[in-house]
Amino acid sequence: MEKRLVFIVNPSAKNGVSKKIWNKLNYKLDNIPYEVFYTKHQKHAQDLAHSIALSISDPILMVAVGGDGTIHEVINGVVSFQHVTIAYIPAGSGNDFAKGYKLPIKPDECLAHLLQMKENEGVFFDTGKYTNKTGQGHFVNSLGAGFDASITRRVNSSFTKKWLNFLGLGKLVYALFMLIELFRYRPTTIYLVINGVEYTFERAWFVTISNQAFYGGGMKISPLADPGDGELNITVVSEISRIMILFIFLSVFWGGHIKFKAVHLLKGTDILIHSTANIPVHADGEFAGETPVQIKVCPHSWKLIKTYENVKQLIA
Ligand SMILES: Nc1ncnc2c1ncn2[C@@H]1O[C@H](COP(=O)(O)OP(=O)(O)OP(=O)(O)O)[C@@H](O)[C@H]1O
Repeated sequence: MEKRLVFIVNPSAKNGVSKKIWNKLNYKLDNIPYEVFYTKHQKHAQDLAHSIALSISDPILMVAVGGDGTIHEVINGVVSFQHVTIAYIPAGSGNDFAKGYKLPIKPDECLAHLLQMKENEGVFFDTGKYTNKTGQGHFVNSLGAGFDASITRRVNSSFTKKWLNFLGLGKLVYALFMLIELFRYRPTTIYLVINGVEYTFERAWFVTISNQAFYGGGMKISPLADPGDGELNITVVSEISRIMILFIFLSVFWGGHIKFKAVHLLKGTDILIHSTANIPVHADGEFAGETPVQIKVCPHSWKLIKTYENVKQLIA
């Protein structure tokens, strides 16, 4: 049976650029049957995705159009629905999901790719499931606690992101807020319990739990993370001066930070993060409350459209 083609469009992503991208693309769907839903507020993409998955029992290709927040919400809505395959048209300021899952970035190429691969069987990937006082949810890119979540909280609640997006400089927003937070943030002791073993990190800046390599608009925080390996990759940065944090963040763009002594790399499937003072948490760049937070991997819990890379691997 042919898959139903459903688009979930966040018209507000990247200050409305997403809507413009969608308006250009839908002309190219002239003779192709599809349905489209527009998000109206936060978490709407998740509710829409969930109710579509419940109401349509035929196989669905569900395409998120927006930024990392939009794809995060859509996947949260359909985790464990075996008849839904996800595709994505990146139209946000960061687009870490597209990079991490090796999807095309340009809207025209994305559309051509998803139409070409529509009827192929998708590929299963993991999520990380987090639970804290605020609630629970899944992340597909990464979850962070501490300095990076503090940056995320400021970025998402500020008008600067809107202005920089307006000027076409949206990618700079994290760098700018990182500089501001660098002088404000106070490192804490972070405790991690990974698969039952406790680790203590004094004067820790942040811990990131990665499902795939990229975060924060193209930073390769966890170069070895593989979203289909059934494990989560952990990066902790501790006992380092404010100036050295800057060098670490510069080197994150090519993954060079892993050579620093202050950067600790671990792996696990079941992780508890707690700290002396409660610190902010983000999930895929969306604010997600504070520590303590429990994280468990959900292996192969959602399906992504086959990429050209998968096809190359099959041929090789
Ligand atoms: N109609 C809407 N109006 C305002 N906000 C919305 C609307 N629909 C969805 N949202 C919210 O917009 C937020 C930002 O979306 P998204 O992350 O996709 O775009 P972005 O911030 O431009 O991109 P990126 O995360 O890649 O930087 C999400 O938290 C989402 O819940």
